[in-house]
Amino acid sequence: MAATTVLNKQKKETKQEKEGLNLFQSTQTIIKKALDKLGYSEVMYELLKEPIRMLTVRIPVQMDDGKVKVFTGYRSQHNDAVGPTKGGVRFHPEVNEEEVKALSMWMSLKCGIVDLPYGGGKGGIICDPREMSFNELERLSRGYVRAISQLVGPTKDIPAPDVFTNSQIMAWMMDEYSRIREFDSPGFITGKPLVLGGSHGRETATARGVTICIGQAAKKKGINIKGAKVVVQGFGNAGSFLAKFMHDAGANVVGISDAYGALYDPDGLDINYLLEQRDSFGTVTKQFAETITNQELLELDCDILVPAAISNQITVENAHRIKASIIVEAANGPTTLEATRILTDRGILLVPDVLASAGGVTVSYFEWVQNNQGYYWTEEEVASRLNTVMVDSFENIYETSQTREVDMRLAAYMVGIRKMAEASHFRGWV
Ligand SMILES: NC(=O)C1=CN([C@@H]2O[C@H](COP(=O)(O)OP(=O)(O)OC[C@H]3O[C@@H](n4cnc5c(N)ncnc54)[C@H](O)[C@@H]3O)[C@@H](O)[C@H]2O)C=CC1
Ligand SMILES: O=C(O)CCC(=O)C(=O)O
Repeated sequence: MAATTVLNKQKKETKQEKEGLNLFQSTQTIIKKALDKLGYSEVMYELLKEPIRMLTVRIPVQMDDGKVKVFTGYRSQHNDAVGPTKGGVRFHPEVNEEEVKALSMWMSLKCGIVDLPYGGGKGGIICDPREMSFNELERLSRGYVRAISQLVGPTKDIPAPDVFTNSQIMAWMMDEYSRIREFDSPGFITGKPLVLGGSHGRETATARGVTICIGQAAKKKGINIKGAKVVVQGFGNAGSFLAKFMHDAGANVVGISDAYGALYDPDGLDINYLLEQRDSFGTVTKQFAETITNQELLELDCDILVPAAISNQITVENAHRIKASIIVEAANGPTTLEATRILTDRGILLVPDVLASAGGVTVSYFEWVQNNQGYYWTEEEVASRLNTVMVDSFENIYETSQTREVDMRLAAYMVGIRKMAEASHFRGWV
């Protein structure tokens, strides 16, 4: 490598570290702060700063043209002191080991915040499902399960949907696992179709949880949801249902986006029409001539901003220009640490990802409980239980942030890490 290239790489890394763009390192930084605030020793941090297990797999898949393509996949298990690990599987071209590790650590925090009997796990495959056929996706999904089957299971590690994965992919994965084990195993995975043991309300759960957090945050800020201007980045599972719920609650959804651009109308977008137009990957803007960029979207004039797409979207570059009074993170890791500090100093109420997006895993837990007992709940039962969990979790973290005089993210990490640290201690690990 030429000397200038090395120098440029070093400069880039230094900037990344400074800005906290490296998700894994910035997660470690906050975990350390949270454990220090809670009075835990250095050795507890040594245990919790990395996943306990990280599996990398190579998955050969026969493509439709007859050629074999080999994909790389990961499954990370952060900590299983509380119970089996739990978390989604992401299919995305930018999946990488560090990101999957960070995502599994966030799952631990989410499970701690909403008090589930799980630790955190996460998986991912480097691929672009938008460019693959239905049959290729099925072979890839089944190949991934064969590759990780020794490490996962209903009482070990329970996968679920995440970016660019859905209930059909969960169904293939469940079927493959059941074939390997030679018995029906609905509790192996959540986010399944209803007929295969899925739960009412799982598809909309992440958006419902975010909506509940928006309601609580709006009360704290004295903002009326009716007529409030809302901007949502991402129009997939989390973003599209959220836009719909906000629209139905009387809010004015003025901006939405997908991976290809954003739509803006100061008078409010026709969300029901956009929902009909979006494809299964949450793409809708390609059909419109007049679009703005994702970066412009984030800086629009609004009361409530919801990043619901990918990580590192709000950084030092744009944090000063954000106009919203409330930011609720539906996506995992959309705001860097430095940007969190800027936004908090500016008096913006930021509801962190590990709290705001925990509705998804909460209803996944409900699904797993229903699979284990073989008795299924109504949509109303699921919604009511989710509401109680999310309201209590929000209030707990808000209260912690006020009494301990820390920002909402650090408060959420303190609440989220405590149970895992205690369980690790009682097991005699540290
Ligand atoms: N689905 C779930 O239950 C949960 C999802 N999340 C998080 O919410 C976020 C969105 O996930 P889903 O809605 O499930 O995914 P999805 O795959 O259904 O939708 C993703 C959306 O993000 C957009 N997108 C992709 N790349 C982008 C880019 N570079 N710039 C702007 N937009 C881009 C896509 O076009 C699509 O509209 C992710 O961060 C995910 O980890 C968090 C908790 C649970
Ligand atoms: O539903 C689940 O188990 C996990 C959802 C997930 O991956 C997430 O919250 O990031």
